Amino acid sequence: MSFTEELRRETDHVFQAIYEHPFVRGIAAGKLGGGQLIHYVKQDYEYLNAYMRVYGIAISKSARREQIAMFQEQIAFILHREVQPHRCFCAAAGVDEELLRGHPLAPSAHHYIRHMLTVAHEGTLGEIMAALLPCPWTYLEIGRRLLDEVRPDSSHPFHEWILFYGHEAGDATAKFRAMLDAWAEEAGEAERGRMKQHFMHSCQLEYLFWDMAYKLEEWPVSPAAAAL
Ligand SMILES: Cc1ncc(C[n+]2csc(CCO)c2C)c(N)n1
Repeated sequence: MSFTEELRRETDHVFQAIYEHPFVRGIAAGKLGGGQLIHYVKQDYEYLNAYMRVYGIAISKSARREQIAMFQEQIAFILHREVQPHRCFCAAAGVDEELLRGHPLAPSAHHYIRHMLTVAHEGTLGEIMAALLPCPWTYLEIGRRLLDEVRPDSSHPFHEWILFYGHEAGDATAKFRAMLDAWAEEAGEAERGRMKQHFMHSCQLEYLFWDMAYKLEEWPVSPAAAAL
């Protein structure tokens, strides 16, 4: 079994819980509140900015051109292609996507972003890839399973979103997995253990991100300054 097959097997229950999460069920049914979609897009816009910064740190730790090329391609993908699923959610919610930029992070988005940035600063390139991989991999599985379960046509409000991730997250997942498997062959036991931990942590945080959007999660006490 390859290293990433092992990672996938050990997190199968988390992948399953994500697929069963009420937000993902809402995508399947075409039924989500406008507030939930807006909260997701606001938080995901900031998440994707952080994700690109992590790629930047990964580039600074890359020894080979193929690695640099792969990270650079992924930055371009996020900048130019991943606006499409956000537009799909915004259209369903009836809001202009430009209004959803620059919002403060909710607790779970904050947690996920800090996790990725900590691994990026402190870890090896293999550890960074392990922390990043659940992002395309969980979305690829959601997209593929929804394509199969829902068989959405253009009348489904999230038709474009499902098609996008069912097809477009495959490339990043396959490239990441190949690089991570090659890295794991050379890594020692201790580093492989850290890679597993980061992968599991990111899978759990993917679940929490959906939960945050579904429950409109905010800080328990408003961070706004007290009235003077
Ligand atoms: C919380 C969250 N997790 C995953 C994705 C999906 N995603 C983000 S970047 C990327 C491509 C990887 O280079 C993919 C598939 C998302 N949008 N938001």
